Amino acid sequence: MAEAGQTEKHGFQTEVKQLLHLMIHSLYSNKEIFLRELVSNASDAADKLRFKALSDNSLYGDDSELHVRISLDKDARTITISDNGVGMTRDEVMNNLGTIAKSGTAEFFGQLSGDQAKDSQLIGQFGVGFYSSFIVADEVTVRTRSAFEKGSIGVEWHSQGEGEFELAETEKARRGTDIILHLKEGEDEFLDEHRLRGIINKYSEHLSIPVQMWKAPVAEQENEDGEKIPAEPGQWQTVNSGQALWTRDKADISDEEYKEFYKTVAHDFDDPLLWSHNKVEGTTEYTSLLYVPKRAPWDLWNREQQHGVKLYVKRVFIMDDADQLMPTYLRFVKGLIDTNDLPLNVSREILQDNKITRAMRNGSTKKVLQMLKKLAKDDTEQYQQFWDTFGNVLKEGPAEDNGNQERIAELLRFASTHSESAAQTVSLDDYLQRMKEGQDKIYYIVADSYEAAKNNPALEIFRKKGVEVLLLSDRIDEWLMSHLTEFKDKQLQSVTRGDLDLGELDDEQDKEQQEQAEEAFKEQLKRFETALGDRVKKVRVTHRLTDSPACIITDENDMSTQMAKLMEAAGQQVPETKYIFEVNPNHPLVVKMTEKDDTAFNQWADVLLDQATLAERGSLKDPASFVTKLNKLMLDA
Ligand SMILES: Nc1ncnc2c1ncn2[C@@H]1O[C@H](COP(=O)(O)OP(=O)(O)OP(=O)(O)O)[C@@H](O)[C@H]1O
Repeated sequence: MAEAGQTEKHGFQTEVKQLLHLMIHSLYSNKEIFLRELVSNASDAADKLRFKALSDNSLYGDDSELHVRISLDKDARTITISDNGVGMTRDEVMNNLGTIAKSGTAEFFGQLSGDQAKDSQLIGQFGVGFYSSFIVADEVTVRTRSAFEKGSIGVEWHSQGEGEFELAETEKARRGTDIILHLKEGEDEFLDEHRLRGIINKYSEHLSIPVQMWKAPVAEQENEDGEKIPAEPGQWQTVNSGQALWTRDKADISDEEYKEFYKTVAHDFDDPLLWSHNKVEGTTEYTSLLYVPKRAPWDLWNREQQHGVKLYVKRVFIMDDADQLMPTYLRFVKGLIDTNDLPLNVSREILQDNKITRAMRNGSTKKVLQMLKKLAKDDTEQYQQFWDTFGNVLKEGPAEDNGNQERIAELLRFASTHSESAAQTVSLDDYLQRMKEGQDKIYYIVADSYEAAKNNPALEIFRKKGVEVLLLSDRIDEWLMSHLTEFKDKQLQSVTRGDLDLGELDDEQDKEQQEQAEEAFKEQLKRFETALGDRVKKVRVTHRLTDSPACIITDENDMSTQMAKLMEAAGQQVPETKYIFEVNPNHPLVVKMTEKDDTAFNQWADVLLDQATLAERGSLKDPASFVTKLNKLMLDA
């Protein structure tokens, strides 16, 4: 522990060094954002204090007017951003300003390519926060004093952004934080009061806290006519209106204002893709301002990732990351919900299982789904961009949110045999519109890859009859389809599962032919049963194959291949599934093998089963034996 006056040196965590280096180089063209980051940190600190003071008013001391103040010293070339918010203890300074505590940081740095344009995008998604000071400053001093630590006098943190920082105890008269930036050579534009005011106004207009700039005193002057203009004392002038954006009337807010506000709440560099601002009246009254970002945050796949919706009660910030307010499958949504109906001292525990929270969550979820539906209708291209970015998260929806299943399903996009492209552009409504006469099911296949799905032999009959099949190959798809069993009264049916019942797609003649084929092949089926024994659940004549000799199918109630693979990958014990083996009696290979003696027939049957397994599962338990058997057959041929 440092004693007063004593300075300790500490090294930055490696990731901080990397971040600093990258940021300074790749964010330079966007350098004024450091002001947005620091002002929004200061405003957050004030919000946190206001919240804590709800239960302990003494925290304000004699200083209850919360504010952010910015001042300039042209001679010293410094900008100071001060707040009288929560401040930080020594440990908090060590953690917050010396390390990056976000989980998955190492993975994030692993993604960086060294290409500045790409990396600056990624860094934007990561969030640079306080460290962005070093884009314009060659020296940063932070003086802070915690509102909560009795008897503390304050901590001073100082760094030149080059690998280490210094820490010392310091006498700071009041709680809160001062950030003093010493500007680099060439950054004089920020010393221009007028310019600085313009930027700060832009970033703070919609914050509910007053943001003030110091106006230097003006001495008494004389004008040209010899009249005296009285001296003006130095004073703090409020730069923003201090009215929270979301409390204003929708009609009076410009798109620009919505976009700027988004950047501050979401800490994003980019404009949002779309937003929805609603004042809800009725049993539960609240205002929501919800945004869908353009780009995915770097940790989108982490389901524990912080949610982006903040909770306010009576315009007082209560908490970030209020995960009760938005379902997990909409975790990419940013913004806030403000209500008068919850008590100011609401805790996470109270939020859980609370009628008001539930009403706000349901309402906001519907709003988000509605705005996405509208986008899909109005702007296919932008919707596609949304889908390509967040589609896989939305696919978690049908499992998580049964009540909105149909609304979510309308938003899903798939690859399909109709487009013959891996791009996921086909909606279930598109599919319904193209259904053949007599078709009463939506057919799909789930496989490891788009190619494996597209080339699976089980699609042959569908191709022949011109029936569209959705081609699914994302990891989440099996999970999705196990929960999404119906859409607008049409059942969703996997083409590699259960009995193939094409309903009225098969005409009388088809059915008759099938029955005849089955009857004629009865004896041969028995030979297959003997040859394959308990390696298969059942052997039967196929209706789905036209060009392949055989395939394997999962029985209706067994676990599908993809689900079994997912569970295996997650380290779970999966019971071994036996497949139904389907043979195509018309295929030349099958015709030929029926003429063989039992020994040869058995060998052929073995190889056919392995082949079919390979086409469905993508791998074999014992590939070496398969190769041996195949080589033997080739030699015999
Ligand atoms: N003015 C301040 N007063 C009190 N604490 C602060 C202040 N500025 C920063 N902090 C603390 O330091 C932490 C790190 O700040 P930083 O700006 O680097 O990241 P962040 O704001 O948490 O996230 P983001 O990357 O989204 O900006 C904050 O979470 C906060 O706890």
